[in-house]
Amino acid sequence: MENIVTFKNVSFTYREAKKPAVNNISFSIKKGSWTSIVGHNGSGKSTISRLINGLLVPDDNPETEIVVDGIKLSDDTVWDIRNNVGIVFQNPDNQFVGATVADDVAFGLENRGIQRDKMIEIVDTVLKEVNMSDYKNSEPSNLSGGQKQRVAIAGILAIEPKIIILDEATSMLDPQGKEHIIELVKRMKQKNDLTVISITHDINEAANSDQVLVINDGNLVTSGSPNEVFIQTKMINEVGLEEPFIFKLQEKLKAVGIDLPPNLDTEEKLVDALCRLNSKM
Ligand SMILES: Nc1ncnc2c1ncn2[C@@H]1O[C@H](COP(=O)(O)OP(=O)(O)OP(=O)(O)O)[C@@H](O)[C@H]1O
Repeated sequence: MENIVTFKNVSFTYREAKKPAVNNISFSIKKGSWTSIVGHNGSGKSTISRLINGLLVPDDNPETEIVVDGIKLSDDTVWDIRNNVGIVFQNPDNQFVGATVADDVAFGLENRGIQRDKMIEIVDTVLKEVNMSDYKNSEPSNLSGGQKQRVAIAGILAIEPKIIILDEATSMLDPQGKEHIIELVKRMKQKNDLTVISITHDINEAANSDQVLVINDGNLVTSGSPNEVFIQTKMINEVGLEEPFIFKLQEKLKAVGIDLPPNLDTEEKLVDALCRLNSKM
């Protein structure tokens, strides 16, 4: 599978900061995959997301390269890159501009000069996709947190980006609201061939993605599949994170002599392996 995001030797230092918030990191993200960026508060995750969509420009260095969907970041291409990357932020209240849900979803389309008839068609389609058609004429401020995030996602789907970044987008939601958003994004990922990047403190959510990038103090500590990353329990704890529940449970079972097969990286696989073990006893 081809890469849709490539970072080579990327650093970023905020003005007047004593050290870089992102320190010489390199990684790549495959087209159509789900990547989680995890790390403690202030480790540089949001800065990376803003570098991916060109909101921030990396420190000057001839070795640095950012390529998004085949476009190399430069002054001339930054808008092309921004058009390909949609971000859903943590606080849904800060991202509404329209008086009604429909106006809000239409905003990005208006900016792109889409004709009115086409715009109405797209707004109807994306609101249906996120299951918010019934709220088309509601005021966004009257919606629940989860509904607000679904409208924010509809606004992004409307402009058909190649990449969607969820920057702590589920952190203010209750477990059910969180699950609904994750299920929605998974569905959208498959249907629209989207690449998903989620910045999250929820390590159990990260365990479901295809790739995990662990960031600590602006450095990329490790990357790989959840299995490859979360098996490194010492490192995960050293950077102030906890391994996901399914990995912690496997570690504890191993410690008491219960041997399970490798690569049990989902709840379903773990439950299945435990049932098999139980039937052998
Ligand atoms: N606008 C800014 N100006 C100066 N420093 C900033 C700015 N935004 C972030 N920083 C600093 O850059 C570092 C990385 O911040 P960043 O927001 O990328 O971390 P994060 O991992 O997303 O944190 P969190 O999980 O708390 O959202 C932190 O030390 C932060 O204080």
